[in-house]
Amino acid sequence: MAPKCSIPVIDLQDFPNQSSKLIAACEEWGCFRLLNYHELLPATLMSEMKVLVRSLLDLPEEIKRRNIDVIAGGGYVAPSPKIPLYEALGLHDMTSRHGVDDFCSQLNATTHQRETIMRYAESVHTLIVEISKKLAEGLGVKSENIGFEKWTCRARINKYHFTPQSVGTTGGPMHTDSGFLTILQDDEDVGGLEVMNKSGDFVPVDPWPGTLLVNLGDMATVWSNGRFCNVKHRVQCKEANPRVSIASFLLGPEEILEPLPELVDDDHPRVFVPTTYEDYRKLRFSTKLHAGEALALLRTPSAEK
Ligand SMILES: O=C(O)CCC(=O)C(=O)O
Ligand SMILES: [Fe+2]
Repeated sequence: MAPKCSIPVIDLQDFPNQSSKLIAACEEWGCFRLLNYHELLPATLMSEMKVLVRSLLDLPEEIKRRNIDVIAGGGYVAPSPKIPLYEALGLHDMTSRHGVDDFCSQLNATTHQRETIMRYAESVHTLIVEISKKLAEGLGVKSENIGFEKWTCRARINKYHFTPQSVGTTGGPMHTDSGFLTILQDDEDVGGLEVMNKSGDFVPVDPWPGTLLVNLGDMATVWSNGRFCNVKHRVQCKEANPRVSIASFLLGPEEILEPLPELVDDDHPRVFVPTTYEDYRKLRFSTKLHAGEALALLRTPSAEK
């Protein structure tokens, strides 16, 4: 039976019926639970990948440290005094053979593991592009001209080392995702993820096996000319069991991203200046503004009035 779910739920097999519900979810919440996507990302592949990433996280630390940053903060993150429960591995450019090969060589992955990662990356990419097209269509924009297929995609494997002593503390600090869209394969059993609603309250996103969480990031707010919400979220320790999640990010185009011209008119002036994902990411890192506040620095002078 489906658990109680406070955030919107979208059925991928029920389009175009769900189109207005999808747009409302993006405007009100900036996230939703996705159902019925298994044609594109089979449940068996998801569980195979989960087993695989758990084994990668169990590797000795000196091997995990070989997973170096390609972009700032993009590689292995060891537990630190500031974020002691959190550990992560990063797969930069998951849709290129080269990206997957580098990641696998760093971590001594077997041929079978490499093939599983490739299949997972391809399937998640197809799915994330499909959802992005539904967003464009929901806004009345022709999705073929956007070229989502070519946008950069990366993945992060997250582990939260929850213990009896850590219950009640924060495992992953509040942030927004910097990119366009995130597909999160969360832990099947261990909860703790919370998203912020429009009133500023955190709402738990409890595990719901067989579904995915989709989050909108800062680039989606720029692209939609401020219509879509970049959801703030965090991970709290609620129980003394380790939690593992896989986040796949569609970041944005390599070139400039700007508000969709179709959403800009006299009544809706352009809210953000054009940017590239790379430049925006650098801005977030240099200002240490990780919860969407850096978007204020991209606002056009007319939007300030
Ligand atoms: O582990 C989770 O549930 C959330 C992970 C997350 O927010 C991220 O990787 O950006
Ligand atoms: Fe996130």
